[in-house]
Amino acid sequence: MSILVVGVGATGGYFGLRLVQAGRDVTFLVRPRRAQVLRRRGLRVIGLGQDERIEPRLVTAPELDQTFDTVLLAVKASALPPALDDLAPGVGPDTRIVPFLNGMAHLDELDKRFGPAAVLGGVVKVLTQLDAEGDILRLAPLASLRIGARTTHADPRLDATAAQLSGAGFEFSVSDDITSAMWHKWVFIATIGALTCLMRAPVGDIAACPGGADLGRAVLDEAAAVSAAAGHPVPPQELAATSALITRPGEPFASSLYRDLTEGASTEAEQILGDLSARARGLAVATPLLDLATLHLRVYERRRAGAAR
Ligand SMILES: NC(=O)C1=CN([C@@H]2O[C@H](COP(=O)(O)OP(=O)(O)OC[C@H]3O[C@@H](n4cnc5c(N)ncnc54)[C@H](OP(=O)(O)O)[C@@H]3O)[C@@H](O)[C@H]2O)C=CC1
Ligand SMILES: CC(C)(CO)C(=O)C(=O)O
Repeated sequence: MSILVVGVGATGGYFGLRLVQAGRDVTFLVRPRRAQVLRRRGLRVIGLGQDERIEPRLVTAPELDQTFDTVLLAVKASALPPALDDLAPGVGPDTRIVPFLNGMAHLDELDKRFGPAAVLGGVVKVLTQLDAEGDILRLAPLASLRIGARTTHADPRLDATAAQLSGAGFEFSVSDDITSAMWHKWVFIATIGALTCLMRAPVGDIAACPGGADLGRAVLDEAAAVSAAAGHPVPPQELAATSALITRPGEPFASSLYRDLTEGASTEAEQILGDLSARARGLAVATPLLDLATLHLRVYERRRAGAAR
């Protein structure tokens, strides 16, 4: 059983390394510049007192000449269209694709390209980022992957995919309602993303200021209302856990959206915030704070594009 990891960045590199360490048959699809770094340094995961290194089996798009049982798709949203072209030769009739991307918009693109039966749902929770050397820096112990079939009928390949991904040194589970699980993660990431990007601080600094906790709860209420209106109400205990996190003074948690923003990088604002705001309008749910956060990041992206010209 073979696995292709597409995108050896913060998430693909982390889960890919764990799968290799667990003895799985893993190949990494990379672009030439990333290949150079990985050949020179190996695939390294550092942080939390650990330094792990493997020699990954690399392939670039022109060399991809076999199909795989499972494809882990771990690129940012902006890189998705060319990545789909690059990975297409690796997808056969029995391949299952597990996307790591946040939000839901990528599913339409994947379905159009490979058909819904090939595309599983995926929810990734991990706190990692690429450092200046190209190594993967772990920021917290959290590391989980949840997958599931998005169709109502049973997927005969799901068990095989699950067997490949389980028992590999990270939390793994199969959901019987992965679409809801993806929505619930979306509520979480949009709340944290909107809050931290608007306030330009991790959640604990916001919560420590008068009015900060109220703002956090108000953003969460908006995001949860959209999910509920879309038919995926967030379970009360999950809402309570998110609410506790975002109102805890000193809590260092922030999202990849915030990290990208503060580093001056391109963000996934449209997929994480813009799309949620747009769906809210379609569902007649008022989301003034999410709309403001979307606008804030659009202005940032516009100025970033201007600076790049
Ligand atoms: N980081 C995190 O903590 C979390 C991130 N996520 C989500 O996971 C997704 C991936 O994020 P993350 O791993 O952080 O992103 P990174 O930017 O760290 O990694 C993405 C990698 O994809 C590579 N890539 C882009 N296009 C291609 C291509 N055509 N072929 C091969 N490789 C390609 C890039 O390589 P290069 O450009 O160098 O060629 C880069 O190394 C995002 O949607 C994010 O929201 C989800 C949970 C947590
Ligand atoms: C919130 C978090 C860390 C959960 O994995 C995430 O998905 C992100 O930062 O993109």
